[in-house]
Order: sequence, then structure tokens, then C-alpha cells
Amino acid sequence: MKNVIEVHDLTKQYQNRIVVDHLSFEVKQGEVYGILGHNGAGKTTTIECILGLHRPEKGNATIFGKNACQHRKQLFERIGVQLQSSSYQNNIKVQEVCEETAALYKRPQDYRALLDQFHLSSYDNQFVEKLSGGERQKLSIVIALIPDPQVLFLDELTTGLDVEARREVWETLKTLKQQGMTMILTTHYMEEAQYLCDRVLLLAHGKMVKEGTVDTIIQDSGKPNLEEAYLYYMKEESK
Ligand SMILES: Nc1ncnc2c1ncn2[C@@H]1O[C@H](COP(=O)(O)OP(=O)(O)OP(=O)(O)O)[C@@H](O)[C@H]1O
Repeated sequence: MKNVIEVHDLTKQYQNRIVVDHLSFEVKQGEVYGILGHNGAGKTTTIECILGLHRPEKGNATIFGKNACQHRKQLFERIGVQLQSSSYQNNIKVQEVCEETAALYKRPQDYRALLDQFHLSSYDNQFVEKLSGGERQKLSIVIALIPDPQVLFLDELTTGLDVEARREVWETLKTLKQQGMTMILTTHYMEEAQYLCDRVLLLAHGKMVKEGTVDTIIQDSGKPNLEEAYLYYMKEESK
């Protein structure tokens, strides 16, 4: 399988503090790749460097072989992004934000069908700021899918969702995965990583602690599940 994302020796610092530390990994076509790590581990910064939103001090990252800082326009149409920092303009309605997003792309998907799929159709006339946290998260997936992307970047997508909404999102992502969508996601929910990810990267203080399939990581740790394995590797790292 071809690599969709390649990260090589990526190093990013803020005010002389290294937050992503010589990180290298690849995400293959059709793969769901999870980045797991403590608060402040550098997950969002890694994703934002791949997307070309920050310039790394060292190393590089490419999507479809292209650096996002240099080829923003070409990559724009092929990428769906949901970031923690996503924000919406004031007094905008669901339908308006979808229309505005669709207008940015040459071949957008039908946003109405997407709203329907995420049970948001009845909210199309509602102000985005009046949506519940979970509804807003679901809207952010709709927006990420509008470009009909080949790769999805999802940063803590299900944080704040209730159990049912989270399951609903998982099912949708599973369907997208079955359709061949490449995804890179961050999450604090080990159950989510276990359910969705083909491979995961455990990150601590910007450094790779462990990478592999969920099964390998569990087996190598000698623990019964991913959560226990994660805690084991994080503890080992801090020794
Ligand atoms: N613009 C910035 N300026 C200075 N420091 C920053 C900036 N952005 C992030 N950091 C710092 O970099 C570190 C990594 O942040 P990052 O958001 O990548 O972590 P994370 O793993 O996504 O955390 P979380 O799980 O809490 O979202 C943190 O210590 C954070 O305070």
C-alpha cells in the first residue's frame, strides 16, 4: 500500500521547548492511524505540522508526497480536517456554514445528505452556537467530509460526546474506513482507538514511545487491553 502521509524526523519547538521530538511515521492508504498520548504530548502540534499550519524546526511531513506548506492549493481539495481549534463565525446557521464550506471546493459532496446521515437535518436553520457540544462535533465531521476527501484528519473528534453519539460517530468512521478512507486521528479514548485504528502511535513529551497494531502493542506489553498497555508504556517512559 502507498503511503498517504510521511513524517520524517519532525521536530517542533515553542519558545525553546521541544514539543515534537524527532518524530517519524507513515500512514498508508486506507489505514486508520491513531496518535495517543497525555495532555500536552504533542498530538495536535504533530497534526498541525503535517497540515502545514506550523513550520517545523527540523524534519518534514508530506501528504500524497507533497509538503502542505508549499502545495496548499493542490492538497486542499483532497483533505478533510476537523481540528480542536475549529471555530465558527458568530450568528451563522448550520445550513450557511455548510454552504460556505461547499463553495470553497470544486466538487463538494451534497451537504444535505451528510446532515441527514448525521441526524442533523432538522438543525439546518439553527445557529451553530446554539448546538450542543455533541451536535457541533457531528457538524464538524460533516464539514470535514464536504470536500469528499481522500484523507481525514480528526483531532479528538469524540471528546464531549455522550455514549450514544460517540458510538454513532464510530459507526460512521468505520463505514468510511470500509470505503477505503485514510484517517489520522487523536483520541484519549483507548476503546475508540481499539475499535477504529489499524495502528497506533504512543506519544510522550513529543517522542514516539511505541508504534504498532493494537494487537501487537497489547501483546508486547503483556497487558489485557490497550488502556492497560498504554499506562504501562507511559509509566516505563517516565522512569
Ligand atoms: N502556539 C503555542 N505556543 C506555545 N506553546 C504551545 C503552542 N501550541 C502548543 N503549545 C504547547 O505544546 C505542547 C503540545 O501541545 P499539543 O496541543 O500538541 O498537545 P496535545 O497532545 O494535543 O494535548 P491535548 O491532549 O491536551 O490536546 C503543550 O505543552 C502546549 O502547551
